[in-house]
Amino acid sequence: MSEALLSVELKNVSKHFDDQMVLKNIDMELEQGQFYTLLGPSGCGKTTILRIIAGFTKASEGTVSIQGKEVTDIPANKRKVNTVFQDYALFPHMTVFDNIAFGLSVKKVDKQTIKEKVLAALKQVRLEGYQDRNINEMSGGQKQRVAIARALVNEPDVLLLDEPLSALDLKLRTDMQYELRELQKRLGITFVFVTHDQEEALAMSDWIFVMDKGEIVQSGTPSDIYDEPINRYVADFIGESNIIDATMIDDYRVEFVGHEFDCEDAGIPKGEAVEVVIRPEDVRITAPNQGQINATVDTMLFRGMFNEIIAYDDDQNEWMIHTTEKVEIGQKIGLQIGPNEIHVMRFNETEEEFDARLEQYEGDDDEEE
Ligand SMILES: Nc1ncnc2c1ncn2[C@@H]1O[C@H](COP(=O)(O)OP(=O)(O)OP(=O)(O)O)[C@@H](O)[C@H]1O
Repeated sequence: MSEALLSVELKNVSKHFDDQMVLKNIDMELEQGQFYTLLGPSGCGKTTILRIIAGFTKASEGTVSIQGKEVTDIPANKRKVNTVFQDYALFPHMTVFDNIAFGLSVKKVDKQTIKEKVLAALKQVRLEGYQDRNINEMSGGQKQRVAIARALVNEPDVLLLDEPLSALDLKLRTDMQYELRELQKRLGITFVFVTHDQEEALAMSDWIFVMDKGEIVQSGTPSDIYDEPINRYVADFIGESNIIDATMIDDYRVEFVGHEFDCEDAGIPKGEAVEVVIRPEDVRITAPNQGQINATVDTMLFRGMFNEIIAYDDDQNEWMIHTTEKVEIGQKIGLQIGPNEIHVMRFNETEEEFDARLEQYEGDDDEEE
């Protein structure tokens, strides 16, 4: 594999505002042309990372490099990075053309070049012919695309997007998710996208950084993070899950709710208290006594694609199950969980320790670097 230049690299970046530490030792290596997402709850530091990459905020410690060149002390307007903001920050009294042309006009680019670049940017976001419209005449989704065109017209190496879909209604938001993903692949620009919506992150990203209180807790492909969350925080944040106290019996053997189960986790000391995460769609319903656990159906909600069932086992542990099967309230059922549906999480395992253990015991089935 060739050693490609990193698009963005943050080394040991920390940030404090007065005595409040908002980012702690952030290391990120972003490859060219990938779709990256910073995911985490409000206030965890996502926007601050974007602002540090863009050059609007200076890191208290650490370095930032873009396309292999350190830019820690280079001002924002000298970086080949553009940002699409949550509220788009468009000028409402100006036309679409003037909005997109604004940055180039300030840089005193000649009129003909501006025209060519603006029309090309409009084409990239599929808004050909809209240049003379007033911004006020554009729909939410169209404004969104104008904001993206305004960023693209500068031909950035990296596009930063700070919750760009949050102002849109659900249907439009889903459409724009497809559109943004397709645009990113077509242009081959590195995207760094910020959201607190885990479904959006899973659907759009090549790689996700899950953040909590100014730190990266876990990073990986959407399926890595969904299937193998490092801890309860990530498991809970990324989708619905059953999280249960358990004890490691041996390699590939774990005990919970009074039963022993085969699992795919190893390298954890025998007898260690752990937690297991089991996704609701991974619990199979059987006839009573045909599964590993017996339970009674408490509630059932129709969710369109599946039914969401809450059942209680004989020890009153709660189970969430997503299934296409229909059951009755009060019905006795069995629950069957396969070894590869059980994911063991240790308390206080660092991401390095976690990755090393997965590699050693489960084989690394990720794509080669
Ligand atoms: N200029 C500033 N001065 C002081 N504190 C700040 C400043 N900017 C951000 N913070 C604080 O830094 C922390 C991280 O903020 P940041 O905006 O990066 O979080 P976020 O994850 O993007 O949140 P949200 O999703 O709500 O935008 C917050 O506690 C915030 O109050």
